Amino acid sequence: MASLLHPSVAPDNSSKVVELQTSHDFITPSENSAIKPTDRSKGTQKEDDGVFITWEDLWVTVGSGKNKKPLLQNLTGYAKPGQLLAIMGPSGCGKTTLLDALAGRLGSSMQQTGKILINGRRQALAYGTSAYVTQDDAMLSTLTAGEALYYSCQLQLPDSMSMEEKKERADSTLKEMGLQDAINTRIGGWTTKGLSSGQKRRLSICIEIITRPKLLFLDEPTSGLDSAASYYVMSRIASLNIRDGIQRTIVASIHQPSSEVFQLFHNLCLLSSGETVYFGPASEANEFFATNGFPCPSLYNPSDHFLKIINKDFEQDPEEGFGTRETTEEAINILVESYKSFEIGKQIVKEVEEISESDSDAIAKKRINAAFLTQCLVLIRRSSLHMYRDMSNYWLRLAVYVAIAISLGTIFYNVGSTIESIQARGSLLTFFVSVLTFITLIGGFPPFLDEMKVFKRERLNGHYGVTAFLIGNTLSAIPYMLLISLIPGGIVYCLSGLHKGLEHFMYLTYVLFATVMSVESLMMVVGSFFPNFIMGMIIVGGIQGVMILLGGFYRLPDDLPMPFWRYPLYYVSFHKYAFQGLFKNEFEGLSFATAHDGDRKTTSGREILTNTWQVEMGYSKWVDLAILLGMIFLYRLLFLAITKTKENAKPIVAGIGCAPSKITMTRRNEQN
Ligand SMILES: Nc1ncnc2c1ncn2[C@@H]1O[C@H](COP(=O)(O)OP(=O)(O)OP(=O)(O)O)[C@@H](O)[C@H]1O
Repeated sequence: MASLLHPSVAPDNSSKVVELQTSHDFITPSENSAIKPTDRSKGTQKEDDGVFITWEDLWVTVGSGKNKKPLLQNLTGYAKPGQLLAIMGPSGCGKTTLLDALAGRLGSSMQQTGKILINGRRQALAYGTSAYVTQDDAMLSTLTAGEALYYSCQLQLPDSMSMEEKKERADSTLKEMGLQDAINTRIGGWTTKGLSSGQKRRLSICIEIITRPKLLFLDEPTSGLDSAASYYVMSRIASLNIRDGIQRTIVASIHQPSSEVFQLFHNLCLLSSGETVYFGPASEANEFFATNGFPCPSLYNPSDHFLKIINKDFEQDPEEGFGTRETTEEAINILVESYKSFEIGKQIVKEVEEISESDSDAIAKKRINAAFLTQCLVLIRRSSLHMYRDMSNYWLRLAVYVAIAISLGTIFYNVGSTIESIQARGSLLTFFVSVLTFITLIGGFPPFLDEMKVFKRERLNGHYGVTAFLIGNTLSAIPYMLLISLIPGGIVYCLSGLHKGLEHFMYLTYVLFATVMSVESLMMVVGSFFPNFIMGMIIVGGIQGVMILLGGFYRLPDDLPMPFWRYPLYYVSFHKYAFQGLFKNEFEGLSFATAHDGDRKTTSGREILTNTWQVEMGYSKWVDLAILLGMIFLYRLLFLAITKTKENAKPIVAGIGCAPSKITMTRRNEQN
């Protein structure tokens, strides 16, 4: 087959483009296409060959019954080491869906059938076997570009590499992506402006290519970039293909490549409404369109031409048209049908079958990251720095807590030890705890969700484990939690004249600390199910409201209706232990002046605890505190278990979904 390249896309090495003779001869325009399919005869594939990924009869659908909608239809293709596969098509055609399916990251609302094989085997990708630069650049907004990449290097690169080597790798990668001038610029977020969207995009790419992954997916790596920057970014990505003598497999979706960028692609997958319009060597696409009656006008960017022909969201202007008779719909049908019967289409199927049938033992291995302890330490440092710089999290909360503490301290100023002070002390303590827990939710949930987005991205790309994240998050938060408990606690304690003594003050601080920490831990559990701001707030807010109600102050324990509210919910509420611990801390050891039949007499704090507040006196206040701390531990353990279970269940569910589609099975039966 002759190579009919448009002059504007003819690569410098176009003379190397030879005729396509066998199923193995998919020639690429770049020197990077060092891999020869003939090297890969059946069963001889070695680990060093890199990662071959094939997909066959791939369908992705959403909905069910009458509302079932196909997003990808009967796709077949492959990506090979040493090659860059570009996925192109109009907006909404299914590029991200295809990347997600290949990377094993389809959402739970989508059903997938067909066969996706890694080196000829079914294998769950994710968590370090591949890297994926997604469209959303979730990063910690307070870090600078340099810090984000240095921390990422320390997390992802093995301990055997020295710090100098890691820094060198980070600096050179930043330079490659043209970010050397932005090294000290903060990433920025919704509160502060920082890197531009194009710079964020490039930083995301840096973070994923820093480990030189063998399989790299990129979803629109050039969005937000000007044409020159797009070219440089794509050429650096393409150059990864065979850097350091290792062949890498790169799959990228891209919207509008310039002619220069287009030349970098070895293979092209052109989609329209989830169907393959063309899959094959990028250099042959022009000929395919021309053969079917859609030649690219001279001096026209071929990728623009392809997209214009297959975009059916906007009807063609009649006078522009294709110069012929077809509507866009008809044009797509012609191309889709022609592709299936075209020689390239058949050869792709053959090629895929050959790769799939190889009985290789080479699985895509997880890369070696930094050791667990290093990861924990790096995450603690990174998270502490982020919390220190993020005004909207602990500092804003501290300011609000102080304002509330001053209000409470002045309203309950010097409560004294009369009979009235019994109610006043109870109200003061329970209100203080309740309001702190609610502000922790309102102030802490949005920053927590931002951190979860970063965690999710980094976790899926295998930067570190869930346990390391949990340890990093917990230990870095403790000093801030202590601070926001100590200062407001001190203000209330001094102004209101609560039970005197260092032990009593410290106990108040510990309980405040344990309560806000419990709320944060509860947020983690709920956030792992509902990573959505509104839903998470409503659910955690609702749970807290019920817990406060069951705490034993607004309704005394003996008055709680049996059995549901009293057992088990009363014992599940962490406010119960906070209220009871604080009451014991406050009333035990004090006595209050009460009047009885005109006589002045005193009532001991212990009597008040038993008779007025119905506190369980069988154990000390330290047990209440220990139960609160245990609850924090339990919630965090629950977060760990949920996240790990979800991670382990996903490949199993995907594996069930990935059963050969009916179409495949029918075809196989026919062949048999
Ligand atoms: N959960 C869903 N329910 C229904 N339709 C969906 C769902 N998710 C995606 N889609 C549809 O699937 C199609 C493919 O979406 P996808 O994000 O893969 O497109 P894309 O080619 O990457 O688009 P873009 O270039 O604009 O990013 C779109 O038409 C989209 O509306």
